[in-house]
Amino acid sequence: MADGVYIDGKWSSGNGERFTNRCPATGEVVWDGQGADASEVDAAVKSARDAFGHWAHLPQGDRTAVLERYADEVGKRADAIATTISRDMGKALWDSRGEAATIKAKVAVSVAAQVERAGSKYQSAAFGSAHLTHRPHGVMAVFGPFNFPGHLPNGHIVPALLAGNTCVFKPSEQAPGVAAILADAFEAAGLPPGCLNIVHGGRETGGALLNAPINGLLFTGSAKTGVAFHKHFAGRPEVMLALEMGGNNPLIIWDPADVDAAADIAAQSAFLTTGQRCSCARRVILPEGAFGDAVVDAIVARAKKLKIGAWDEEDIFMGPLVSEDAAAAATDFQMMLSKAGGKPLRRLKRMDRGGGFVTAGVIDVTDAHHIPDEELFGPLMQVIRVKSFDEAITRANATRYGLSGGLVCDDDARWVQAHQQMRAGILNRNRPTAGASGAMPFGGPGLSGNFRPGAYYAADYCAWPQASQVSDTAVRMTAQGFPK
Ligand SMILES: NC(=O)c1ccc[n+]([C@@H]2O[C@H](COP(=O)([O-])OP(=O)(O)OC[C@H]3O[C@@H](n4cnc5c(N)ncnc54)[C@H](O)[C@@H]3O)[C@@H](O)[C@H]2O)c1
Ligand SMILES: O=CCC[C@H](NC(=O)CCC(=O)O)C(=O)O
Repeated sequence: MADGVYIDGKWSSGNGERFTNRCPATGEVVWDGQGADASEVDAAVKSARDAFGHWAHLPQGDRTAVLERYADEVGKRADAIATTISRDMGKALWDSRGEAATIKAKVAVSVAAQVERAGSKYQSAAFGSAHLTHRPHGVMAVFGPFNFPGHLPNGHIVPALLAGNTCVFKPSEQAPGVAAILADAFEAAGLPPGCLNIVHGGRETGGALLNAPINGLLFTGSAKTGVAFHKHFAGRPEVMLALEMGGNNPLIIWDPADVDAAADIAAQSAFLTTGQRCSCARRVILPEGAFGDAVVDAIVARAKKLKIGAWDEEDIFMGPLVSEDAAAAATDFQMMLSKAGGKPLRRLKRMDRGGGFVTAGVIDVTDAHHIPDEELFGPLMQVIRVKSFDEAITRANATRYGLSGGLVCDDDARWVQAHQQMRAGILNRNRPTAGASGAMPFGGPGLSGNFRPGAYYAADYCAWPQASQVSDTAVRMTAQGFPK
């Protein structure tokens, strides 16, 4: 049985609900334990509160040194991190290795961001000086998604700790394993006990954490959950909410010279990590006519040839979806699109090896009606054919989300137009929609978040600014009409 609760630097079995996680490729039980109940969640928050006073008041250099040692410790554990993530949620080992490398790299990026965006400034003034500094919020609850169960919570935890906050982390119940390795790396780096606490569990544990006395909620997950959390904290502006949510991301392909390059970019955008990246392209928009036909054919050819297998199989591009339920949801979504008038060009199918295995699908929804503006978190690309570039942009923007988007096109003028008019926080040209840089902000308008982008801008939501005018002695004030 795995331990479900990490408080004050000590692991214990929780008293909450028991849950099990199975490898979506093999069905093997990879995590089995009891999560945290409400009283354990409260104890975790209290531990973080007690640790806050000391941690927040350390000199910045001391906190940075701990985080830099953490980067080294994470590097030493990269293989274990990658293997654990792949077994937990199924992605290919090369993909999880990339995630492990990103967890380590997050520290240097966050240190730079902290200095640039949340550092201190001093200016002399006639009365003395003006100072700008930043203060941590306090105890931050961190909720992680299953698709990047290490990298994305780490992308909240590292900048939060750097800024002087302490954290209570609730990992995804669909990929819980990596949390213990991160905790071990933090311990080895010398993070004081209580600065990071972990409460495993599902909805009940998460609900208890929302109801605990926290100062901030740093959430990455679906829009459905994020919106519910936003409502939960309505009327409480004193709680920092950073919500990183999903997308219904468009990719426009407009007459580039290289059809194969366009198809590569589209297939990678839609099928990377089995379509389980928030930045994956869900809708690919192309012109009517022979050029568009050629690109669609080339995309379908790639979808047929993608190598799919278990995370440790040689040379695979994608693993299974995270669960059998996710695979069923993907086929249901495809069926709904077909009923609405979509024409499957290559069906997303459950594979006969069971688990979460599905093939990559492509469906033309140009003539379909009432297609919901929803994110299907899986390898299903919707193709939309249009008459003009203006129509392509209109269709691209026909979503309540705004996370990522792209244009594949050699024409500079079209890029200028798309860059001005497409509403997406991550907007690329001739590059996949997924695979964003941590050295840039990550987030977008609409249902994709609450305008608190993460990655390089995470420093902004981890601290509040304090501006001071300072005069060393009290001097008499003068003003017109003011008594002398
Ligand atoms: N914008 C981003 O940076 C980003 C990055 C990765 C994933 N995502 C999005 O995350 C989603 C996939 O992740 P997921 O399926 O794990 O998301 P999810 O919303 O189902 O779960 C996220 C976390 O919230 C918890 N949770 C969910 N419902 C809850 C409830 N009612 N009460 C308390 N806790 C609850 C889960 O246990 C998990 O820890 C996709 O929509 C994807 O687009 C966004
Ligand atoms: O699934 C969603 C995240 C996908 C990933 N984005 C990032 O890693 C953002 C950068 C960061 O947080 O450091 C991607 O775009 O593939």
